[in-house]
Amino acid sequence: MTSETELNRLAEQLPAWLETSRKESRHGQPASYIPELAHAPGDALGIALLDAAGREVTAGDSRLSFTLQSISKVFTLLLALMDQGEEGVFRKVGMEPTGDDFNSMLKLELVEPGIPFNPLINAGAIAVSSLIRGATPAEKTERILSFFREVAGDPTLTFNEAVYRSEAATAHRNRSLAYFLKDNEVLDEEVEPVLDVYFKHCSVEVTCRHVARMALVLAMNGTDPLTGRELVPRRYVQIAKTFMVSCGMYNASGEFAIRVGLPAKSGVAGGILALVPGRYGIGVVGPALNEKGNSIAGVHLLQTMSEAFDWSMF
Ligand SMILES: NC(=O)CC[C@H](N)C(=O)O
Repeated sequence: MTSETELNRLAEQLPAWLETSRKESRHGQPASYIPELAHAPGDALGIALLDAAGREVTAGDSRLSFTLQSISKVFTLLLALMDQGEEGVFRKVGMEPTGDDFNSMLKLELVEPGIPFNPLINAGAIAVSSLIRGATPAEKTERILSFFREVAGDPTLTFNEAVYRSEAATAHRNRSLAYFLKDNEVLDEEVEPVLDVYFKHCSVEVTCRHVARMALVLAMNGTDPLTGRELVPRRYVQIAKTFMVSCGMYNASGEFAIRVGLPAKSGVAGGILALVPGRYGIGVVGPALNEKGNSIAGVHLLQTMSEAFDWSMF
């Protein structure tokens, strides 16, 4: 099936599929450990899908704003790889899934050396934030923002001040993780400035149309097909996509690989970035989360689409 035929079918079916998936929202709820996230509409569900020719299909609450949260970790990883190379990054974070919650500190003490298992759990992403080049935290944040803007194709992208403040004021667990990392000599810099960079990139505000564009760049191995510019070397995108398959949906990544079979990354604001390699970038938002911290309706919708069009990579 050509992309055009597939997209036409998708545009026809998506509204009905989305309404069926939306019903799943009642079995979950928005995250509340970052107080500002609890205000999100629990029954919202939106999706945008973009192909390499710039054709877009959207449905549901595709204009709802939300913060990237953990989705941002994929892009800070890419920037850190571009800044430090593979060796520089993998001195500070590992390559393996944990099987624990995304904010767990269990393995940091249990396993030697005490580096985070991978860059997509909180401890790993905090370590990655410290690897971004920049003389000051403000400079690091500015470089991250300009990279995100480039990949999302929107020079106005910025962070949501209220969500940033809310997380910064309540991030006791992330603070403990970061101090642990400092003690393990994973962080060379002071803890609070590194955390500030981390909270800010988690708070970047988007819609699922931005996320679809960011995903499309990954689907096309680092080149933005809409501008023809190579934004990230192919090798680094390969690394990021591999982490998305093994760790992108936290400790539900195995189940997601079986049920959906696409590289994806979720965030606690209810976003999911997913991609069909070589073909589509997809952004989904559904703030009600399941017990693993993934959008409950968003996962349901991606599964419906992947089954209908046989998208699984495996
Ligand atoms: N899973 C997530 O999206 C976590 C990101 C969030 N900013 C946190 O550190 O808790």
